[in-house]
Amino acid sequence: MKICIALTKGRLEEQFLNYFRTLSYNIDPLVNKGRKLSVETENFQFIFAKGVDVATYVEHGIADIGIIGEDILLEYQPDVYNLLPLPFGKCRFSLAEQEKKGVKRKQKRTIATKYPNVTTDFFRKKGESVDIVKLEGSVELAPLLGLADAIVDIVETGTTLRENGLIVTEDIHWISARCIANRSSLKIKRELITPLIEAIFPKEEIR
Ligand SMILES: Nc1ncnc2c1ncn2[C@@H]1O[C@H](COP(=O)(O)OP(=O)(O)OP(=O)(O)O)[C@@H](O)[C@H]1O
Ligand SMILES: O=P(O)(O)OC[C@H]1O[C@H](OP(=O)(O)OP(=O)(O)O)[C@H](O)[C@@H]1O
Repeated sequence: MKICIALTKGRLEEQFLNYFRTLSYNIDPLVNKGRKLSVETENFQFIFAKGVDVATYVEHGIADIGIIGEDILLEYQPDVYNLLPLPFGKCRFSLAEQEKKGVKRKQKRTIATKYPNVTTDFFRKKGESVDIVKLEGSVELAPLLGLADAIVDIVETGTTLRENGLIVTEDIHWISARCIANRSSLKIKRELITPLIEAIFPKEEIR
């Protein structure tokens, strides 16, 4: 029996594999995997999917473990066991807009975002009523082209905001990559999963 680990394709996959390699796991079969979406190593089966689908595979028990951005957990709230934060994928959810000094704010603003649930929750807590426009990417374009008054998006270095004339007006939530686990796998495959989790998270950090 192997543990199935679902990795978020792209940034997090690369960062996780670099981290995993430092834990002395052999990941050679993954190095030249080409377009394969499922690859087996000596101890694990790795599958590669988009973040929200990683959550779905773990929730349904197809994958035992998932590596996913906390942004996806906050937005979709999947029914999974949320383990500790990982030391990569660090960024934040921020509210950003064009710097317009002296311009009176509209009574009801339109906010563009990939994360409508996080955005709704944020503005509800602030007591501000807004309209939300859902986009799938390049969210920073929306204020420039007049689709929205502001955006809620991920900010890491701030380069994308800066190069598109936007500034952060409020930070909403700090984010890092997270390791998630299927609730039943943690019980059924405990003997296999425990050493993996102990390797990923230094012992003193396990709660
Ligand atoms: N600029 C960033 N810096 C650090 N982490 C980021 C950044 N953008 C996204 N992330 C984190 O990495 C995860 C994966 O992001 P990535 O852009 O690789 O995939 P995605 O958001 O699904 O985009 P795409 O639709 O292009 O595949 C996100 O869920 C988030 O946690
Ligand atoms: O602060 P920075 O370091 O510039 O990073 C932030 C950017 O990175 C992410 O976009 P991504 O590259 O995933 O592209 P996307 O807009 O298509 O989601 C995010 O949505 C921001 O646009």
